[in-house]
Amino acid sequence: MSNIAIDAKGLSKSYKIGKTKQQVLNHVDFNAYHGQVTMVMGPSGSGKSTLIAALSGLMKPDEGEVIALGEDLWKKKKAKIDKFRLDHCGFIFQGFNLFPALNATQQVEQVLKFCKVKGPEARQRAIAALTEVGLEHRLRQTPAALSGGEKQRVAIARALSKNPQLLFADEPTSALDSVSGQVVIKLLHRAAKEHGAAVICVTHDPRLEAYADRIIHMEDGKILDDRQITPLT
Ligand SMILES: Nc1ncnc2c1ncn2[C@@H]1O[C@H](COP(=O)(O)OP(=O)(O)OP(=O)(O)O)[C@@H](O)[C@H]1O
Repeated sequence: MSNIAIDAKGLSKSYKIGKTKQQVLNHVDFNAYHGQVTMVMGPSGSGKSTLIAALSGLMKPDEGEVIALGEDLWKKKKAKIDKFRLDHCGFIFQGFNLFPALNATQQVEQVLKFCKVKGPEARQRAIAALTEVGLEHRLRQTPAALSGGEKQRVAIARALSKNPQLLFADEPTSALDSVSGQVVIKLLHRAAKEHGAAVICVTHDPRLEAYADRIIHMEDGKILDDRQITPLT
């Protein structure tokens, strides 16, 4: 039986804008498994990014609990949540979030150094991660010299180099052409299948559905539909 990686119950979150309160998550139950790509789809404003933020320790929900890798995430102190994220979570965003002055190898090395991996090993692992995403010929390029697809591959190498058990991707392909988008989603798929990560991917892009093990549809802060495509083993 596949192992559960994250199990959230009763997540609610609302934002106050002036006197109006907008409920963005409305008692959401959510789970995801190791080795599977779980896609979260739905219209703009339906709460997908807020859900990811609550699941990954970036934003505290008003109500509900998140059991991540067997630990009650929101019961931890802030410093411990930050440490959990550093140790176990990888993030890939639409805007790549690369440092303009660093070359591809340094982008990955820097994160590994935050994780206390020593210099030579960090260098070795950075090169291995960049090779895994097919960028062994771009190791010394800064973001300005990379295409959008290559930048996203650097971001994926950076996320994968930590060997995270939870990989969160928020619209990872929306700034990319379709060929680069395919490369990116195949890499996320491989992270699940070969590294056993639980990949949770928010997307509007219907072309990605072909790579999903499970598709969850959100609307107005609720899960409307939850389809398991690949049977759990
Ligand atoms: N920090 C905030 N303060 C106030 N409102 C917010 C905040 N963050 C998100 N919202 C609002 O919450 C709603 C849900 O936002 P969220 O980003 O979770 O949706 P989404 O489904 O990811 O949308 P998109 O696909 O456009 O990224 C939106 O109406 C948004 O404007």
